[in-house]
Amino acid sequence: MSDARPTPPKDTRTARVTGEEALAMHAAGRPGKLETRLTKPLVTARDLSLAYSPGVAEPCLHIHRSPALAYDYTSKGNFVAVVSNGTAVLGLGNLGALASKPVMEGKVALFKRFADVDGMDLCLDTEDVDEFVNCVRFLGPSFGGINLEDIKAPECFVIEQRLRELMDIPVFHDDQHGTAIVAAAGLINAAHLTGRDLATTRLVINGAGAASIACAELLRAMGMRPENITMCDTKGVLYRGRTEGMNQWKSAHAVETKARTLSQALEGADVFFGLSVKGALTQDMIRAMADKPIIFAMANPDPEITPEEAKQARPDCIIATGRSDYPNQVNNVLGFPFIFRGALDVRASTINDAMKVAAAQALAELAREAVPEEVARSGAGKRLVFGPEYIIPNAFDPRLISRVPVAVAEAAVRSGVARKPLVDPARYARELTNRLDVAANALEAIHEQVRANPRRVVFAEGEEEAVIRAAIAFVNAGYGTPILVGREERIHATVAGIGVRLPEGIEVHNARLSSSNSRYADWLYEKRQRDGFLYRDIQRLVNNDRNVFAACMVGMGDADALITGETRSYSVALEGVRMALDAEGVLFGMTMMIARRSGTVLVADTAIHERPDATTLAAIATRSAGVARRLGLTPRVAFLSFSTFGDPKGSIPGSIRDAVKLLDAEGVDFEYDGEMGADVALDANLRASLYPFCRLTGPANVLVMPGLHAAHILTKAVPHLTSATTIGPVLMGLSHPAQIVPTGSGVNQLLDMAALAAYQAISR
Ligand SMILES: NC(=O)C1=CN([C@@H]2O[C@H](COP(=O)(O)OP(=O)(O)OC[C@H]3O[C@@H](n4cnc5c(N)ncnc54)[C@H](OP(=O)(O)O)[C@@H]3O)[C@@H](O)[C@H]2O)C=CC1
Ligand SMILES: CC(=O)C(=O)O
Ligand SMILES: [Mg+2]
Repeated sequence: MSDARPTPPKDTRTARVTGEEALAMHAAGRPGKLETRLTKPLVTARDLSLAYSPGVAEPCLHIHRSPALAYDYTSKGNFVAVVSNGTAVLGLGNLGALASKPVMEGKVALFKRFADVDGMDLCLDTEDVDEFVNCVRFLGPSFGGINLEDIKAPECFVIEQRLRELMDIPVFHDDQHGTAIVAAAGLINAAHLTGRDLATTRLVINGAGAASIACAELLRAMGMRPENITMCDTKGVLYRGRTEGMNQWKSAHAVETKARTLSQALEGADVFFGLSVKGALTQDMIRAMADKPIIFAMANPDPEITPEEAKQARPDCIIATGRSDYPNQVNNVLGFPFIFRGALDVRASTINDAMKVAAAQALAELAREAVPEEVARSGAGKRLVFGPEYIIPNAFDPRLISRVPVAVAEAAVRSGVARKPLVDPARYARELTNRLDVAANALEAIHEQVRANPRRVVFAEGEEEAVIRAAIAFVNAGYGTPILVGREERIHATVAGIGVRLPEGIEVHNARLSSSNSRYADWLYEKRQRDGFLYRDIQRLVNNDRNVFAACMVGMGDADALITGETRSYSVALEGVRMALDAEGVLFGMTMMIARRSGTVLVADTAIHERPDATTLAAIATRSAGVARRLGLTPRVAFLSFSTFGDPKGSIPGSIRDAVKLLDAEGVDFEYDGEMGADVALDANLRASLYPFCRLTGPANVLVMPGLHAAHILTKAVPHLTSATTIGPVLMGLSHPAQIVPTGSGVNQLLDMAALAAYQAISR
């Protein structure tokens, strides 16, 4: 008998977060994930008179006379309530209304992020069906739709049915129908890949609650035979004649079978759907399933079986989970944002079966299409090819926003529940695409690429708490190996002080004691001996200046990229880095501004050139346009100035005009123009009316700054004055990737910049 232990299952997750990180994220800044944003100015007394008394009386009276005008004068048409009583919070059970709030805020955030639907979480502190229904039924005037969430079965069935009868807006229990739609889409594709026909496929569902019953019903409607669907709950199989723990919804799915346990039901089964709890499925159970079994372990936050365990027991399986950190995320996030988007846009009175089936088919078809470049990049070109590891689109797929809502809206029109026509579906699809910020999506794609191609990144200020936390997050996210530069005892003391554990995979290098020092000093001396440095100067720098040491590591190939700046001023950090790393072409900084209203805008140079000359401006424009393209944007470059096309006059516009002429002479393949003010650059209407000759065909998405003065003022003011997120400056143009964060940056900023540095190392 072999005494070899079974090989531990390989961890196939793509990114991990710790509980501590999740808590820190929720507590940071304004607690929670939501705030209210005004869509109209409320600054002057006139604004107040228009928005409030007396002006507000006008829309009130108009709506009173003609209720449909509420869609024109209020937020109703784009506003969804996410309502829960917390009786089935994910797979965590009955946590109550208050503890469900993070999930509900999260659902509102997902509505906004993926489909530009506004929302509000409403956590109702009652388990009484009548109280719940009465609370929600009168909310109709405020909302365009009601998304019910995490309400346990069987109460959820009654609540949804009654609210659908009482309200004239869509009422949709996401855990039922959102889950069923996404799971059905995944199953269509998994069945296709394994050569199965749904009509003869045998499915076992573990769980007989909200999500399970809805899945069974939708799959029956799509052609699965009722007798081929066996459902189990905490008491085992739902067989005909069972009385314990039953209700009318379960009874409708009880089948004639000898199986009494999940294990027995799974013998020879083709498909397993887990909508129950963590760990409910064992390796032995899936060993008894048919060839190429399909396993959707959808319990959240932890699946019924992990993909590692499933693959170990059944290498031939297709496995999906509800989590975003494994391939094949079968989660209703792929459904509810887009389904409501389509329903709201045609003012559907309900979300009916035709709309659900249309959504499932649109999702399934999308995964089978050739994956465009920007989507493939998010899987590093590996996973995102239709197959066992990619049966369902990724939540960040930018095509979702234009495909699923159109399918849903068309189905609403065809089935007669739309109250607004869909005149031009192709145009509607284009409008939908504009709702999404492609560059923000591309950032996620960048992080995915780093996960697929992990890199060694030096964290030069390795003794700092924020840096250590960022390094831990870096390793947990699967971005690669962080190398902390610092004294071991100091690093371990800081780690102990903050009460965390240094995970495996983090290296510590003490610059003073490193065995590489003489190698680095020789190499650096070779580079700098004619720049006024004696060998002993270089030795001292390598030993004492962590930025020089870290840059040598990268320059000599001992690491792929470096991150610094947390404790030293930008110029000091840059000086250390530049000792060892040369510029290749123009060196400059680029800041990404991710703004809700105008989408993502790239701003350059935000780090290096105080007064760039024409050649530098032209070079910055060309490199920035290339970055914009890689982020999925069609570059429109505006050279900014205080002056717009000669008004007022001054000296700076001269170099900008020369830069434009240089680009003209080069015949570059992107749009550019200048000089112009920021308002003219960003407002296409203003440009069209005053400067119709301007060559930009839309709002500028690359702003080339006339000097560091303006660049710093803009990028440092924006995060304080607006809700835009800024990332950067990202250093471009060094021979090897090195990033410098602004002094005192937080963990997330360090982590983002380290990931960008790693990405630069991949794409060099
Ligand atoms: N991936 C996704 O998109 C989604 C996943 N889910 C997940 O599905 C699960 C259920 O959610 P939901 O339907 O809303 O909740 P419900 O409370 O409505 O239903 C839970 C069901 O699970 C059953 N159950 C609990 N423990 C076990 C067990 N050990 N073995 C068998 N059955 C068990 C319960 O059985 P009994 O009836 O006997 O109490 C009940 O039927 C959760 O984990 C949730 O996270 C839900 C929605 C979406
Ligand atoms: C995803 C989800 O809605 C759930 O697990 O409840
Ligand atoms: Mg849910």
